[in-house]
Amino acid sequence: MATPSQTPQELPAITTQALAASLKAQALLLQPNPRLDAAEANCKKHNIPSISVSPLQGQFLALLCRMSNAKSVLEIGTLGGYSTIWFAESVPGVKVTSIEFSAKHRDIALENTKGLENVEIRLGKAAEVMRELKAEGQVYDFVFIDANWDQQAEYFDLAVAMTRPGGSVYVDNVVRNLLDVEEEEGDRADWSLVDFVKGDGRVRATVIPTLSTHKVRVEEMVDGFLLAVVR
Ligand SMILES: C[S@@+](CC[C@H](N)C(=O)[O-])C[C@H]1O[C@@H](n2cnc3c(N)ncnc32)[C@H](O)[C@@H]1O
Repeated sequence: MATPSQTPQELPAITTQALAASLKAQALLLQPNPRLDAAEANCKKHNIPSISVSPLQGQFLALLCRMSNAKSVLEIGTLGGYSTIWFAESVPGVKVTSIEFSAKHRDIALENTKGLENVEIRLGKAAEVMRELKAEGQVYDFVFIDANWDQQAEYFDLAVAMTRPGGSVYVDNVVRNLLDVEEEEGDRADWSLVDFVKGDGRVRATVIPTLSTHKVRVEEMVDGFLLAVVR
């Protein structure tokens, strides 16, 4: 997660104003959280990439879990455990399972979530671990997909199969993925997730565009997530 002081230059005025207002609102709305601050500092110390959710997004995810009284959360992509902490502290009694394939990231996440008895981090490739969890009969109230854009549709398919009726699947960076087209001739936007969800009668879904307060590059600030509720 980049710090707000790194706000990009050369933004349209309305965007700069929106960011300033959002950062002010963030300072007013978010409570201090020493564990999150320590996790962020530890990630920085160990050169973990600044690609975690922003504080306001973490709060939003936690509120979604609170609104749905989620007791079981599955996260795809742990990194240093920043979003994992938001989930772990979202609802009394919630249990969080997070999947990460980098041993280094997993180790830092274990440090950052130490003492949180409701967090389990599984090391491995997301699709393989998801199949293991499915075979174990695990069922989730909320699934957060935040890794490996190339397999968003596959993760979504598995996630829906493991989510209870009325539960939700949240896929991050969906709009960024749609915009991530190289200049090369023939390169096309990857609509595979949206195409898959369009034909998936198990869910009702929406895509919400977002403007991140915590990205350094202008093109990374404009993003959006997909939220699906299982019928
Ligand atoms: C965007 S980061 C996750 C950020 C984290 N959710 C947060 O907000 O704090 C994506 C993470 O997914 C991991 N990852 C990427 N591909 C993966 C895969 N196929 N299986 C499991 N983890 C993967 C990366 O190593 C990285 O740590």
